[in-house]
Amino acid sequence: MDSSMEQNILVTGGAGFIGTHTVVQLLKEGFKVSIIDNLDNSVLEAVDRVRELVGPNLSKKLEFNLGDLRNKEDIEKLFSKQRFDAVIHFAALKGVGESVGIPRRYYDNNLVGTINLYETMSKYNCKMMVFSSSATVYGEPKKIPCLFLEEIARDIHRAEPEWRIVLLRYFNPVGAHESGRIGEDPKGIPNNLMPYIQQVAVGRQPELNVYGHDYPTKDGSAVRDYIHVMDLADGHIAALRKLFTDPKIGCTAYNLGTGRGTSVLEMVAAFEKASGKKIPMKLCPRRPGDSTVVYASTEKAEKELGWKAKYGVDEMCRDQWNWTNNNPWGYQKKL
Ligand SMILES: NC(=O)c1ccc[n+]([C@@H]2O[C@H](COP(=O)([O-])OP(=O)(O)OC[C@H]3O[C@@H](n4cnc5c(N)ncnc54)[C@H](O)[C@@H]3O)[C@@H](O)[C@H]2O)c1
Ligand SMILES: O=c1ccn([C@@H]2O[C@H](COP(=O)(O)OP(=O)(O)O[C@H]3O[C@H](CO)[C@H](O)[C@H](O)[C@H]3O)[C@@H](O)[C@H]2O)c(=O)[nH]1
Repeated sequence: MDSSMEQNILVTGGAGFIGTHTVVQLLKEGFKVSIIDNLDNSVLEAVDRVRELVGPNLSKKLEFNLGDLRNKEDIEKLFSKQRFDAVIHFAALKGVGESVGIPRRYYDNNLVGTINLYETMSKYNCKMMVFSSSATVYGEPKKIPCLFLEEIARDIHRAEPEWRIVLLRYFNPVGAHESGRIGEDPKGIPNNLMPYIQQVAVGRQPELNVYGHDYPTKDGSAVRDYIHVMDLADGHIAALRKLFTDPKIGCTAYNLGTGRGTSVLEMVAAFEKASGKKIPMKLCPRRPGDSTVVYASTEKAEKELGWKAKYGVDEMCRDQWNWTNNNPWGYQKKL
């Protein structure tokens, strides 16, 4: 397509939910991609489906490496055999609950893994990084770990100003690739709203617990900024292009959201419309630590990355349902 033809991107955590969707878009845009993933929260089948989606030719530009960022040698092995132009770093344990309940495991994985990655990148003079951050940086103090990782990125850039780092603060990623071949497949009982709704829709969970119906919002349920995972994937391409073209980018954060708020009850209604399924609900007390209303200010990403979300809640629910309907058990054949 253009100069991206030559560019080689390392995607950590590329077998995961956001990773697989981003890898599809990267390959379609002409990038070469290497994934490193320890399959802690994903399966190889997801990568096979990425290959199937992009076809045999583009698949030749995709390499999967089983490896763990906690083992520096696993990263070293990759960098010693090829040059990477940039890294997109998704590999992390993402459960907020886990970061509070089992902090040592969470820090070991996310902090040690990230530091190993920076060190190896530095050693091989690859100093461009797109980092997955979260809108939780705007939230509760107990969710601070990802803010900590943002601070590390800033410190690294301060110490070595030649680094170019884009911190992408995701709002609530949902939906799936329009093909219905890849999507979110959490292990165990889902914590997040949409994966939970999808499991209710196919009978894997009996009903949805709606956490909070007395918030000061129009229907009493909490409001979030849901963003289609394909829009999110395209946000990473925009961020990469920014890294490659703007020597003054430094270490900069952008919000990836739509700028629109949707309540839990509105989301359920949109999903019911898209799927034709009734989602039984139970109104429950608020979930500790949840904010009332969270939505993104999107101007900076629009202006500086030239990126704007294309999809609304209807498309998110359509694609979420298409994925679920075709894969009621996710990537598993049966349970
Ligand atoms: N999905 C969300 O709601 C959300 C919101 C904000 C931020 N994020 C961040 O975005 C990133 C990707 O999220 P996701 O939803 O795709 O999660 P995911 O769990 O589906 O993907 C993460 C991938 O990283 C891999 N991984 C974890 N630790 C690893 C390690 N030490 N070495 C190698 N691979 C490892 C997992 O096996 C998995 O495939 C994460 O950093 C997450 O914190 C996600
Ligand atoms: O079974 C459920 C699950 C969720 N909710 C509600 O649905 C809304 C969205 O909840 P999610 O768990 O899907 O998402 P959060 O907004 O809590 O958090 C998510 O988005 C954040 C960014 O805003 C972070 O990225 C975080 O990691 C990610 O889990 C909340 O009001 C929550 O109380 C329910 O009512 N029932």
